[in-house]
Amino acid sequence: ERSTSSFSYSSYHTLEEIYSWIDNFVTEYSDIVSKIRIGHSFENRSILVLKFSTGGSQRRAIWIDTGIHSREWITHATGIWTAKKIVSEYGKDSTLTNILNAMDIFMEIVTNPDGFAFTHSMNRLWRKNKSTRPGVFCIGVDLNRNWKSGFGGNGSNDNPCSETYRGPSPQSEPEVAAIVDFITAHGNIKALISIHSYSQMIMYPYGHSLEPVPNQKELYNLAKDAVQALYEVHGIEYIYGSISTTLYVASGITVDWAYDSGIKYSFTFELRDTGSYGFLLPASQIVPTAQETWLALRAIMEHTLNH
Ligand SMILES: CS(=N)(=N)C[C@@H](Cc1ccccc1)C(=O)O
Ligand SMILES: [Zn+2]
Repeated sequence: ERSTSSFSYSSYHTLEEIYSWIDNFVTEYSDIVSKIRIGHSFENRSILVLKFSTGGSQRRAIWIDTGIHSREWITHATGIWTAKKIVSEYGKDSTLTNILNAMDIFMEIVTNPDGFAFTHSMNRLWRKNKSTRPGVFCIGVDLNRNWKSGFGGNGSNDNPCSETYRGPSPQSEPEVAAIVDFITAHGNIKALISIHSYSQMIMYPYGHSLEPVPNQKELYNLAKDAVQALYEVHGIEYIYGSISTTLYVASGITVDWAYDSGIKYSFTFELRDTGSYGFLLPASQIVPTAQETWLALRAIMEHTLNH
């Protein structure tokens, strides 16, 4: 199917279906979207990023990733819907149009392709990547514990059989190294949003420490505005605050690395729900979840544009 019009945005999809959708999507919207291969996974799958751009070069940009934990299927589905929303709203929604006339958006939908394939083939609740090492019996590193900032601290585990196994060293995992290399080389990323599920939270650094970040008040107020914008769509209530004070201490996480790399607007989302279905959120909630999440994303992107 050449066009994306036959693709169901209200269903969950396999890795192959998503990669095929990406190809159709960038073909259909080639004036505004392109596909970048930033690296490959442990099992040699391509790591793909969508670039939304209306021109310029090295513009300030926003990074969004979904699916770093493979079982969090609502996040990939939300990413896909959001990609379509961006191209649909450009030229219509004045806020989004202003954002894209000044900034680029990078979106990595399948941040953990090996783990995602495994959730379809063998284990729906797989979280980590699929890396293996000689003499190590258990498989996989928690990609949200493998980042340099705070690496090895509390809220990560050095046991390879743990679900929060940090890996042997920072950025040891190709899926993390690819993002670090891309964002570092780009050098003009101003906001990063790393999307997880579930718990219904919008949080900001730090995870590895209880210390507030320098612009904590600004992030608190922006998170508050984003949560309110989200609530107004379907009445879903999120909580917000810094990761370590709102959820728990976690070390080696994406947003702490981003923040310490100079990305002062770094956020992590935990999408629906609060545990009724958890990771097994029904497909009927994909579109409602994506619709409300869009308002929160747009609020953060608009703030980044204006500051
Ligand atoms: C249920 S879960 N695995 N998405 C919870 C997720 C919380 C978190 C997100 C971002 C940064 C730090 C911590 C994690 O432990 O990685
Ligand atoms: Zn997660």
